[in-house]
Amino acid sequence: MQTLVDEIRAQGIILPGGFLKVDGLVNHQLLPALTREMGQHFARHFAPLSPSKILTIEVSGIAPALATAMELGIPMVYARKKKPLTMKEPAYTAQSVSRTKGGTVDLFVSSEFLGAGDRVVIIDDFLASGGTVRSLTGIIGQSGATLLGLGCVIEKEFEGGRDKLADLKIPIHTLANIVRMSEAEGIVVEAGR
Ligand SMILES: O=P(O)(O)OC[C@H]1O[C@H](OP(=O)(O)OP(=O)(O)O)[C@H](O)[C@@H]1O
Ligand SMILES: O=c1[nH]c(=O)c2nc[nH]c2[nH]1
Repeated sequence: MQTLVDEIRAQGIILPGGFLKVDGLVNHQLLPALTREMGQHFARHFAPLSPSKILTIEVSGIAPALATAMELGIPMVYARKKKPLTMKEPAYTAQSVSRTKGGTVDLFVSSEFLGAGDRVVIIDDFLASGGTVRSLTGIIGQSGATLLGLGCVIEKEFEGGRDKLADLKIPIHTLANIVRMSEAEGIVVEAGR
């Protein structure tokens, strides 16, 4: 997605520890036209699989996931990182490591909104090590739903998440790919795959 690649080139900042700051378009401020285009790309890609539900994780996955769900006209469910008292039992749960905040978090999805009949596409903002997606597959497994595919806005190829998730045997689609980044070379970014 060329507009996303251009924005990453314009706004992306390399942080220590191999982190890319894109707070101006994905993780703090959101750009409506760009977010809508992300949803259109994912919807075009995954519509042939006839998903019944989009699944994501709070907080930064919500915007692209909702944009995709709006294009497809299907519900979007986000895993919560704290169980609210309104959440009906039983809830599906898994542990995940927060990459940007550190530490382990528990994820919760209510059995009210994910079940055996569901055909799920996961949408998230970053695909890095693949750990978060792996946690979401645990939740999908508990629900009995079927995982059809994965879409992530930005892939960090150098963290190897795509290869680590190969056993899932699902299509993985990303909109921009960070091949590598360093102070010397800057952000080497290309269209997703
Ligand atoms: O492939 P991984 O190595 O798991 O990294 C990707 C995950 O890391 C971030 O989550 P984080 O909890 O740090 O941030 P957020 O609260 O902004 O969603 C991002 O939103 C992805 O969910
Ligand atoms: O803002 C972010 N920048 C990153 O490099 C990253 N990797 C995983 N999750 C991330 N979030």
